[in-house]
Amino acid sequence: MSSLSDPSDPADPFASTLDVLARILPPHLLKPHVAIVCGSGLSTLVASMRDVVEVPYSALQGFGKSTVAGHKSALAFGLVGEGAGVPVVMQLGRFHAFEGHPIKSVVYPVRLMAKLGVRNLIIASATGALNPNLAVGTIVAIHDHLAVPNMTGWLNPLFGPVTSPDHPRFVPLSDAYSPGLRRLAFRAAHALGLPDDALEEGTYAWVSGPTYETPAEGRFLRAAGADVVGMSTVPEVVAAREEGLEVLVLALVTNAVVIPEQYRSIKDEVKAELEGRKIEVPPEPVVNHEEVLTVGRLKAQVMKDLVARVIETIPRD
Ligand SMILES: O=P(O)(O)O[C@@H]1C[C@H](O)[C@@H](CO)O1
Ligand SMILES: Nc1nc2[nH]cnc2c(=O)[nH]1
Repeated sequence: MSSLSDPSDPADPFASTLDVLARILPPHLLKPHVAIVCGSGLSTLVASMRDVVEVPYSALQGFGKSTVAGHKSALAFGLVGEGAGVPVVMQLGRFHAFEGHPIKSVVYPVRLMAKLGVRNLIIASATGALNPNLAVGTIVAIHDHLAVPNMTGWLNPLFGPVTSPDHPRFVPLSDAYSPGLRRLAFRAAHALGLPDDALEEGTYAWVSGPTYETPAEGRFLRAAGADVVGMSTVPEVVAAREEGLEVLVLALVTNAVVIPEQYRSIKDEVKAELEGRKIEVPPEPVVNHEEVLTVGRLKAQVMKDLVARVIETIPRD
């Protein structure tokens, strides 16, 4: 690890964290092959690992505290699969810009994972469906994203000086979502005998949150080509691509974004009331974070199985 970073160099933001990990972790867990970022309600993915060592964020410089319900604040190192197993690191609890974390801190864990030697990153996120064909509980293998200026303030984590002489100034994103890893995901779904509609493909729209979408925003994002919407993922993908990692995003649909075909007309309702008529108004569904966490819990097993299978089938060189 000393070849990657120098703990005595105050200008190296990874040095002390790498040093702490080198002291805590047994050698067989120190160089993970795959990293997983666990989104809302998805920290239970840790159960797919054995020999687990959890390191709380409080022990690691560069890490804040996850403040969102359903997110823990620890890195978990362990092995996935039979035999010697595949060494994996899981981020149990991510950082979102809406929590007040600077965008550079949001992507710090992904950069640290790259410094640890990780080459493949799997991101599991909770999302709302914009595409009416995506039922709650569907997992979407993301193939593209939209980061909409003014909805996020476009908090690009790559703003500022290039983070390493080895990194490009201009990072292409047309190939951000690894076709090879997506292929493994669909093969894994088949091998596990999941129904055909359990895993679909789609485009992720990133919004800053913490507000959920207004109907007009939902309509706008859908018209722009997005299938699901969430408050995370894209900054991590952008930083991971700058670091040269292969990325797979599995977005769990935890709720439908309500995009009514027409607005309820209060004007018509009042007119009807005044005329002694009654208009039936169906209750308007409102999304909440509890619902998001519940679906995460319900789908924990299938997410775990899918992620474990993908990890086991990623080629190792
Ligand atoms: O961290 P992810 O993107 O999985 O969780 C989403 C974003 C918000 O934290 C939360 C909203 O319900 O879910
Ligand atoms: N922006 C956004 N993020 C989510 N995360 C889970 N569900 C949703 C949603 O409906 N909208």
